[in-house]
Amino acid sequence: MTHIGRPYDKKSKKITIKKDDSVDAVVAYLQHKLRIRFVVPQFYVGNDDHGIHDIDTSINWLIQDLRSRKIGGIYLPNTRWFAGEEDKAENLQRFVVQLAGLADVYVNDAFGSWQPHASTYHIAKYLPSYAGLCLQDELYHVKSVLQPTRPFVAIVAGAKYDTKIGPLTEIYKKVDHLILGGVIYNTYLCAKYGVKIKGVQESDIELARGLVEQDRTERKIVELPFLVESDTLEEREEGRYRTINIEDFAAGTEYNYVVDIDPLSFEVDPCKGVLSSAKTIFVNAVMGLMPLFWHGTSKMDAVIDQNISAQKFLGGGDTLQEFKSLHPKLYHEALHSPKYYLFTGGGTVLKVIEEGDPYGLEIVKALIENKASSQHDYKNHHHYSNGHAC
Ligand SMILES: Nc1ncnc2c1ncn2[C@@H]1O[C@H](COP(=O)(O)OP(=O)(O)O)[C@@H](O)[C@H]1O
Ligand SMILES: O=C(OP(=O)(O)O)[C@H](O)COP(=O)(O)O
Repeated sequence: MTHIGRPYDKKSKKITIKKDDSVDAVVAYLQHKLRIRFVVPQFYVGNDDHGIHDIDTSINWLIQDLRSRKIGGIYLPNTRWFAGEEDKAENLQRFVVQLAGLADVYVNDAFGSWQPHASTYHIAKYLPSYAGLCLQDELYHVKSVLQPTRPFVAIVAGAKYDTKIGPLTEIYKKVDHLILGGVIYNTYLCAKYGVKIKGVQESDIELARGLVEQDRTERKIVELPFLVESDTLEEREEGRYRTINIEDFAAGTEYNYVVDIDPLSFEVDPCKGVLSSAKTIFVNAVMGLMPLFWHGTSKMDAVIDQNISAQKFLGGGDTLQEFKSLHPKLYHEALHSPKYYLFTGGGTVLKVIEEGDPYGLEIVKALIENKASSQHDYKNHHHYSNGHAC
């Protein structure tokens, strides 16, 4: 099982089920790699915007097929399509007990999924629980980000503003320089310069004000001066996008969508100097709206790579995906280079830097705590189990 995207809207509390967020691509990849057949069960979806309410007993037929080796595995639909995944009350308990009933053992190998939800956290109370090999490796390497050789530069960009802005105030204290991009930078610029950028919400700007205040004296935020403004998010059409300079910002000025950092920003000081003299660089950053506005991200990756002495840590689902697409050769070199480490989760690394301890992540604490009592729990909960292994 896994989650894909963010189909649950925290503000409206609605779940949107769409094909783009299905596990189909993951299942196709696993089938290809493992040469076994997975089946994704179909469950009833109510028309109340609360997604799938229950794992119903139809799954027992599939479990029979698994036991008799007719199929190689069962892959659940996107866990965020279930009403209980991000619930806090009854739906959560219901879903966790149903999940626990499917397996004998729980292995969490999703470093990127740091938020404590039913399938990442609560499940560990019901089954003997373990950290997977990938999770163990990432927890080991994240310690290096906590003890960086200085100067230490963090670059944070992308779209998951709500979960990344919080950790930034703590991260700010730990880095020598912070570079922002994407939606986070747009929001920061609105808060600092009083400009209006299309798509940036007033409530989000409020959250960024703390960071602006924090930076007034220490000046650790390295501002990227040249941005790409576009009239539309739908296409990259000549004449409908342009470069703007933050030096021209005046309070009250309204801009269209800011969709990328102009690559020139990485070729001039202060950014160029900061990146070339850094000894540790952490990157959770897609600088522009993909797939149209990739130029800023591509330039950033290239400039970082030129610093051959720095220890480079890249993390994030989209950050790695774009790194691989934009620089396939470099990506494969980085996988084996002692100068690079690639984390599957970027928000998780930010959370660890904020907490100061990889074992302080709730999903990890759940594994550690429940491992101690797992034998006991296992016996107590074995009657739920009608399945095989996870
Ligand atoms: N200025 C921008 N406006 C809108 N979306 C952006 C902007 N910059 C980056 N993005 C989007 O951010 C997404 C990546 O953000 P996020 O999921 O937070 O990164 P990661 O998965 O690497 O942690 C990309 O899909 C990209 O299209
Ligand atoms: O892609 C992910 O994290 P990332 O954006 O930090 O890389 C994970 O799916 C975590 O996403 P979540 O914060 O919606 O749980």
